[in-house]
Amino acid sequence: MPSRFSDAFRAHPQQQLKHPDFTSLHELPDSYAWNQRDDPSPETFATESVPLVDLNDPNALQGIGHACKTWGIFQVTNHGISTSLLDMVEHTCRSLFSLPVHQKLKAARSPDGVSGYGFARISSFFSKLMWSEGFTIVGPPDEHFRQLWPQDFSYHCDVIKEYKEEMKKLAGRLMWLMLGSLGIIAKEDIKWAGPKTDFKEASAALQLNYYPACPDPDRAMGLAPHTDSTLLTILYQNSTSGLQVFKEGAGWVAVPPVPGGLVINVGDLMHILSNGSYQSVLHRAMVNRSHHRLSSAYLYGPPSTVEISPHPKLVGPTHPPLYRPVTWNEYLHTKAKHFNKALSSVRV
Ligand SMILES: C=C1C[C@]23C[C@H]1CC[C@H]2[C@@]12CCC[C@@](C)(C(=O)O1)[C@H]2[C@@H]3C(=O)O
Ligand SMILES: O=C(O)CCC(=O)C(=O)O
Ligand SMILES: [Fe+2]
Repeated sequence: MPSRFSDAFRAHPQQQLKHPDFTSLHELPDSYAWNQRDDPSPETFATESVPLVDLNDPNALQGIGHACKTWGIFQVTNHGISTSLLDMVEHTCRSLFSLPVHQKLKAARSPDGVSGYGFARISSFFSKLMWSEGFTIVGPPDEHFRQLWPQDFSYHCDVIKEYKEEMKKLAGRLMWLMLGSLGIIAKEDIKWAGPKTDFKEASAALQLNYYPACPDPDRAMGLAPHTDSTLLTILYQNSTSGLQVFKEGAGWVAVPPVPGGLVINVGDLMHILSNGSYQSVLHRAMVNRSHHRLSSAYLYGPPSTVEISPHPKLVGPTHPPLYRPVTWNEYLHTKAKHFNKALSSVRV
């Protein structure tokens, strides 16, 4: 099924890289050995940690605003997504990535496509390979899931559909909390939120990530440093740590899994919408010697035709707009071409 994002990638087809069977590799091949990983000094971990916000706390709005300004990332608890649903998603991920390689390749992402199995899109910007596998879902997963699991595809489709619905509701709630903290509170302030202010027309992609256990984790990279091209991203990580974020002055800081918690990232489009008040966070995923790791990222953005620009309430004589208006599609196109220079290329 053609997706709304496919236009963005057609002009920048991704080179087809052959996925190895990670379980058969007992040493790190040179193509996976990253020489300059820019590792944190050990003391970095102790001094600062990513804010944790309880969504039932009456001060959640202030906590979120502060976290978005200083970190561009925070974790949430009491978010309303049931543990049983998160367990089901984890089970679907596990079942998907433990299929034999030839089976997963039946649902391979096409070079100019968005959905399917393969390396992360950003792979093409790095000379070394990443120690991970990914599965991107945009729109209904049915066609690809039928190729993966001819027998049980409908169970897995139902899990993913329910997860996407729940994530969409949570993302809408987080949008109002993040915007509210900037004084954007009235429903007229964001027209595309729709008559029910539920952001019904929002678009999203679901990225499932699998990081196999790695014989030489200190030289490998699970997912290279990047910012997400979203308004916000909701990340679920299983109990194995690996996510790190870059904080000015502190370096790379680990984001340890919090039981029942979800990680919320500020994406590039939110940085634009907030006229630079909120930071989109640079993050990466590391790998582990003995444990594999799973994560699922719900990448959330505006409807395809909506232009995102610095919000008028945040623009004035002393605060000129820092970015020109851009649609999500256009921005993904720019990202596919310029990667980490995408934001500066839309600066006015
Ligand atoms: C809607 C999106 C957002 C995408 C592209 C497209 C589908 C897959 C997303 C990711 C997921 C993994 C990291 C990233 C950097 C990547 O390589 O693919 C993301 C990218 C972006 O945030 O730019
Ligand atoms: O696996 C992780 O912790 C990070 C995943 C991520 O950044 C992404 O999918 O965009
Ligand atoms: Fe990411």
